[in-house]
Amino acid sequence: MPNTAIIEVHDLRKSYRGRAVVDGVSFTVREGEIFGLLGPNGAGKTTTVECVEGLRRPDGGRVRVAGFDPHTDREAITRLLGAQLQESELQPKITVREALELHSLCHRRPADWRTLAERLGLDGHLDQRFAKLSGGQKQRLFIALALVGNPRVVVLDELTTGLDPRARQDTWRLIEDVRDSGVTVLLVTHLMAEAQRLCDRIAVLRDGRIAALDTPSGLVARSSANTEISLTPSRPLDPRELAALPAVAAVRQREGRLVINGTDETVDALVGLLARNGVTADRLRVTDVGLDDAFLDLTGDDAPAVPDRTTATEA
Ligand SMILES: Nc1ncnc2c1ncn2[C@@H]1O[C@H](COP(=O)(O)OP(=O)(O)OP(=O)(O)O)[C@@H](O)[C@H]1O
Repeated sequence: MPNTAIIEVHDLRKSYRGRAVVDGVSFTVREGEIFGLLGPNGAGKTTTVECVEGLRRPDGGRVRVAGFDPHTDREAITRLLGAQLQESELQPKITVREALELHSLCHRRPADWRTLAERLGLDGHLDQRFAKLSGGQKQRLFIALALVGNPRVVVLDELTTGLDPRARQDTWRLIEDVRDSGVTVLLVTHLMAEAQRLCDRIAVLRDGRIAALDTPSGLVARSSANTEISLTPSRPLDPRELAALPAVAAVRQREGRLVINGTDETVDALVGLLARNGVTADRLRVTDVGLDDAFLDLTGDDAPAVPDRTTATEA
């Protein structure tokens, strides 16, 4: 993957009625990657991408897309950047063909919309009206419309919300194809599985700030409890001794089953504790937690703000 920055966001700030909803956000998206913005409702994800798209004027900070200011260099941004907006709608009676034709007329060097329709599996639906399309077909159309201007960057906001698992999987494959064709993807998502599957790197937003920026596996690894140990001990263990294990984050006991969240260090110490007490462990399982747990850990009330570990150039 080339290491060239295509989107640069530095100290971005935006307030609504005196309330800071984006509060000093900085990140860089490299050309050719899928970069995710992940965060709870109201964290400032959409506001951030709208500033990148030039749809909102930042109160402070600097945003550049391939060196252009999205707010002032409108012509360049229209050429460079395609966007699928959250909760997009089209005229109910417009057909797929009409929508693609119309949007391609808005661009100076459009992609061949017929090829695009074929690539996105819409060629069998060209005469279908927008209102009659399924959720998955609508999303494919929005992706096609975002790509019809031959952009170098595409912004996808809550792309698969409301889709069934099958349509979601299909859409994910499409996004990977888009990335493989050389287009950089900035993806806003709530879905951990989506972020984990698609994103090369993820910025976790919380209260308008970046709580963490890393690869999906890096986020999981930096979570304070990235390992879950579950077992049925041959006899109960002292809860105080369990709570005192190194790097332990949580201990739960239910119906004789013990579940401990911690790290590899916790596993080693637990093995020692069992041996010292002459306790055997039935059905012992040690599993890596996923991004879900890491996300909760990073966006929870006690979560510290952590700088980006994937590049030394970002603030
Ligand atoms: N035009 C606006 N006027 C006033 N407040 C706004 C406006 N747009 C967004 N907000 C507020 O700014 C905050 C951040 O909103 P934003 O849509 O950026 O968050 P988000 O992370 O994308 O949330 P969601 O996941 O729910 O879409 C929210 O509290 C929202 O209510």
